[in-house]
Amino acid sequence: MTIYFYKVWQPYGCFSNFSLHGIHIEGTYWPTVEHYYQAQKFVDSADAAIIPLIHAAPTPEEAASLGRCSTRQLRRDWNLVKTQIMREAVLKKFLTHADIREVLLMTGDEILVENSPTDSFWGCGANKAGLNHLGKTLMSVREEIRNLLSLAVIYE
Ligand SMILES: Nc1nc(O)c(N)c(N[C@@H]2O[C@H](COP(=O)(O)O)[C@@H](O)[C@H]2O)n1
Repeated sequence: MTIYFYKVWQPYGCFSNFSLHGIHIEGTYWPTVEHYYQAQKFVDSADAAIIPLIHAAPTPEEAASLGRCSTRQLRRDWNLVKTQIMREAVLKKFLTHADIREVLLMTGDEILVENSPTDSFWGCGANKAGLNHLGKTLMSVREEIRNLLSLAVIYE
């Protein structure tokens, strides 16, 4: 059975990057994965001054809106690094928060799909045929956490 998720108030909403699960990365606390992800778009770019504003955005929706402003200049390597940046943040989220880690592990080997009608890169898009990179990231993180847990049992 494929598990679809999207908005935080819907089933499996904790898989959304907008869920209120903070992460510490390189000494900085970010209120959501979305805040971190949107800010990373501008690292070392001419518009890096937007980063503290994204960091301080009161909601992930506002962080996304700041990061999606089409007149700002993204870092040059963004398309090359964005999936790795997302994976690092999503892994940190599920290593940090035990309650949602259990939800992720309980999905077993089910396919996870971000059911975004507007995003066919991170989600499946309106026609359900999109790349689903967020779902793939979550499945890869799920596998990594399983491996980490099995190693912990071996070395206990
Ligand atoms: N608009 C919107 N609302 C939500 O609740 C979402 N979960 C998403 N998807 C997330 O948007 C991010 C991609 O943003 P960019 O298009 O690269 O600016 C990514 O975190 C998706 O999972 N969108």
